[in-house]
Amino acid sequence: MNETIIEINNLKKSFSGFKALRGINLEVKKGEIIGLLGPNGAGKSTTIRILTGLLKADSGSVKIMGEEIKKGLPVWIKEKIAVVFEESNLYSRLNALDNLNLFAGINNIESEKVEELLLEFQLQDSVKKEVKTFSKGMKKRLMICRALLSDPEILILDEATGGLDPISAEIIRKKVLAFKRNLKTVVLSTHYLEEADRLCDKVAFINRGKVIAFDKPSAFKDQLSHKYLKIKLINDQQLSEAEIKKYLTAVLSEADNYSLDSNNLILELKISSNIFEKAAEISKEFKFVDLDKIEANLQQVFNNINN
Ligand SMILES: Nc1ncnc2c1ncn2[C@@H]1O[C@H](COP(=O)(O)OP(=O)(O)OP(=O)(O)O)[C@@H](O)[C@H]1O
Repeated sequence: MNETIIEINNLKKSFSGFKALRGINLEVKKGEIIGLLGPNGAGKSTTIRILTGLLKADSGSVKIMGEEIKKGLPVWIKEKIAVVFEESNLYSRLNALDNLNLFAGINNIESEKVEELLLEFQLQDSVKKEVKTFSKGMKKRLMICRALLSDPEILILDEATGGLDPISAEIIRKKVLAFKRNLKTVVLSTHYLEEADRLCDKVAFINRGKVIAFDKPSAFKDQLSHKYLKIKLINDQQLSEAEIKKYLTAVLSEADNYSLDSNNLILELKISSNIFEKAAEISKEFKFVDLDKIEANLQQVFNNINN
């Protein structure tokens, strides 16, 4: 599991003077699922395009399976990498089966493999339908089937579940996990933090062309979980929402949060030197119910990093 399969060092890329990548570093081990997270325009797709040989970097290096990539991917590496971009690469006037058979025929892949994949991605009832009649989720499932036909070692997915129906997204997520179980490697970009949390061994937060943090989702969450305290209170004096807001705005700092549901008030206080004074102050006004260390999710981690 410790073998490095992808190594990206100080990758830089500009478009007409605009610095899209400002020194991306990333190390991916065999058998890992790595998530690239970041806001729109962060540089995730550009990184993927360089990694898959579609775009040339201005400087920096990419090594795949030990080989430094210079001009495009060498054939032996192309055979081991499959990539699925956001845009469809299917023939819309052909049916699903013909789309896969065409690719299988060119690459000497047995037709059993086609049938197997269509079944695994739950497309078996739509094989004779023209792809142009497919939903976005069905198209994406078929694109991944096509990518997996060649039995790659590395699967690269650029926003594979973005905007898909929940059933298609779930089929894809389960297949990604199954792919990893065969000791294969996945690099995926996503906007869904919950998805990254569930699938990825490590996530790279990318912002403005740089990896600003790279670690296991649990490590990020552990860091945060010590930083917040969740306090449950009851609005027993029946203060109005406006009064509560006015009161809390005066007491809480910008990093704190609160929510009010009927008369239940939940505070999330960033742990700082005056947290207990703050909590005691608030408890004068509201009835104290419970105190908990907050369960951070990746969304909070992301907000925290971006702040
Ligand atoms: N061919 C291009 N020409 C000019 N600018 C480009 C080109 N490709 C990407 N960019 C710019 O580079 C930056 C990074 O784009 P990129 O597509 O890598 O971001 P991203 O993180 O994948 O965003 P998203 O989540 O929206 O897909 C953006 O500002 C984008 O407009």
